[in-house]
Amino acid sequence: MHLIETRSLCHAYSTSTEDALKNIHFVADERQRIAVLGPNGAGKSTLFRHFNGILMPKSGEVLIRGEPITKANLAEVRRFVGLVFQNPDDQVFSPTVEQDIAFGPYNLGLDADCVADRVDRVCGMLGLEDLRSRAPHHLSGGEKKRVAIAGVLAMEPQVMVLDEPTAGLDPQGVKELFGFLNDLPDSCGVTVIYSTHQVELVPEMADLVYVMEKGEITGAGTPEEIFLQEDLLSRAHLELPALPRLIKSLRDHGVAIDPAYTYRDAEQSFLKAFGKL
Ligand SMILES: Nc1ncnc2c1ncn2[C@@H]1O[C@H](COP(=O)(O)OP(=O)(O)OP(=O)(O)O)[C@@H](O)[C@H]1O
Repeated sequence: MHLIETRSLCHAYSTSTEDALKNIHFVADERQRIAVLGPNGAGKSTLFRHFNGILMPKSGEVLIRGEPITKANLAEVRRFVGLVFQNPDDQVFSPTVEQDIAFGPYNLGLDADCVADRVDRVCGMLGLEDLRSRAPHHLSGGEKKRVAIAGVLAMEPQVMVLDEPTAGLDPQGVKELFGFLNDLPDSCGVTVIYSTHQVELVPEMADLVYVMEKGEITGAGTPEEIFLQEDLLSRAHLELPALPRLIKSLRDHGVAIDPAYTYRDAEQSFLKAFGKL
């Protein structure tokens, strides 16, 4: 049984004649890191909003642990699948950071000690200790984003879905956030699904990649499988990340160097090509 599975999922917004999602088959399993790539308007956010019942299908099915989403299990589904919106202003609204993070756990009916424990823990995990008593609407965009993520994480979902989590973050913020998300499957047993326009991060931080275009899934596979498909990438306005692009160019010029996608593998390939291994 999959944690999340969509079968022939179609979505139509009432204001549009064209379906925003067309026949989507998507699967997420335990402890996976899944990247969803695609140009603006491809349908990534629309798909994510089906994972916890914010949107309902025009046709097809969304199964959470094998069960369709119904009114009766909606609260349970939202506890299981936590969604971090693209814009933290849609998510962060309490007078203080601490209260904002506590809001979700309180709504789950947890007692005050348990809520306080969870708030302490996620503040530590996301480096928010110094911001705990601040008003969220006075924080920077990147700080607000961390608060939004902390609020969802404090509900201890099994699946974290993040819509462009690095948008608006500085390079250090991107590095820290992706380091944190990368660890979640091992440290907390959580499955992480995210959309991003930063392909450079994908080989380091995805087991599985879905490519979307005009409401359809046009590719699915490991980063290596996806980045080998030049047509798929160019149709979805995606570039090959810099390291594999450089290695491909060297190979096209006849240099004997092994293909590589991650920094570590590329380092090994270069050392080997230069006879240093
Ligand atoms: N509330 C809405 N009402 C009508 N159409 C919508 C609504 N939200 C999104 N759409 C349309 O649905 C399509 C998919 O949009 P969606 O936001 O899911 O794309 P996306 O891949 O997340 O894009 P981006 O990378 O820009 O965030 C687009 O054509 C968009 O204009």
